[in-house]
Amino acid sequence: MNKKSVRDVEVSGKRVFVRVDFNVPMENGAITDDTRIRETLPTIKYLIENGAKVILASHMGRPKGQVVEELRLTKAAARLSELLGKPVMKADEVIGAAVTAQVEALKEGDVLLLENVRFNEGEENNDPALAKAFAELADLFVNDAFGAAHRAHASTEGIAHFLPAVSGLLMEKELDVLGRALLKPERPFTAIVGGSKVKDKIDVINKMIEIADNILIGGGLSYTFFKAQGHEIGQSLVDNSKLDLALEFIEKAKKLGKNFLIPVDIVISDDFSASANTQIVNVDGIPADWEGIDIGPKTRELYADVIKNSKLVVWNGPMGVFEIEPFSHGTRAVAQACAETSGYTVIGGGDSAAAAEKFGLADKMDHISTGGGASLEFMEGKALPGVVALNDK
Ligand SMILES: Nc1ncnc2c1ncn2[C@@H]1O[C@H](COP(=O)(O)OP(=O)(O)O)[C@@H](O)[C@H]1O
Ligand SMILES: O=C(OP(=O)(O)O)[C@H](O)COP(=O)(O)O
Repeated sequence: MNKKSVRDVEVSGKRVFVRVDFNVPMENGAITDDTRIRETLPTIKYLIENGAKVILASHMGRPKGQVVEELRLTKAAARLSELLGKPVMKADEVIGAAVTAQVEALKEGDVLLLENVRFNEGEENNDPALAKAFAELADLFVNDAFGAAHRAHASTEGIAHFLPAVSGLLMEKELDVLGRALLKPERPFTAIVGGSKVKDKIDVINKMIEIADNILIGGGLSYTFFKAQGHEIGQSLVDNSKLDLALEFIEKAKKLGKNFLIPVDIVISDDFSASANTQIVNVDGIPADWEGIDIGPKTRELYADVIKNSKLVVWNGPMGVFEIEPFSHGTRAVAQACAETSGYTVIGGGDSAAAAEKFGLADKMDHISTGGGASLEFMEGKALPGVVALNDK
């Protein structure tokens, strides 16, 4: 990476403002997955061990400039404290006199977490006044929030204009792994794109047709391709504004000699529930009042074969509604093939990572990215503002 990292600068005795992404899933006030907190431990421990005064900042959810009690970072501070085995102080405000006093009281090796930065409307507006106020708390800015690197906000981008700015160790690892995978991919390189957000995935499919050898389409995206080819798709998910584009992609892949696969059979259901009636049909067999919910057994086998014969696999988006057991087999088969392949496997996207975790296969993957939107934008080849703003080596 051509950006400086925290290892390239002196941190001892310095006040270091570290942007992390502690936007963790919560249910009934409890953290349900602390991966994003655990992944920042190398940077935080490095700073503690090297005598820095650590000021952490993160967003949670989308409070839109208002204080939302359920989105306070109190639970995240407590979890971090457990993981570090030392106290983590917590500010109840984003910025202001009380925060400044808490920062002034920090000793070397102390850790303070600021309140949810999105409680201040200057955060998402990238208000230079807020960025400057953050910068005045510190001597150095470290960005370890890969998950928010595609956002140009006051604590991810703005602050870098007022302080020396370097990447944290998680940021460095994400950019290194994703960059190596995509810039000089080992071949055969297989990209698997599924999930439900057709609009969000269109650019990544386009890019993958250019750089991958095999492109496997699954999940809710499939039906836009089926409809474009003239099939009845019943009640299945579709983006009617992308039908022409879907045909263009199939054509483009053919022209470039790429193996572009859409499902050959699917699981359909008459309801969006575990007790629904299901059938396995070919792509031309969806009745008008049923919907496609998972890839079928022939597709599972076909996709698993391609994955097992790949040197690099990049997977974004589940193959079906894996949250409901009867519709989880396609996603499970893909996760299992990723676990078994000797190729290097990279998973981006919150739901695919959650699926791998659910099937107990997460530790068999080579890299699970902490960024969903960020890893997609990176894969599309877009510049990430939170990275661009960092100092060059
Ligand atoms: N055939 C389908 N119909 C409707 N929803 C689907 C289908 N296949 C997958 N999904 C849903 O897609 C969601 C994940 O999509 P997405 O957010 O695009 O993935 P990711 O978070 O991995 O990027 C899951 O909640 C899953 O239930
Ligand atoms: O969870 C996040 O995004 P992701 O679900 O795309 O990984 C990041 O914390 C960014 O959050 P945002 O999409 O509200 O800016």
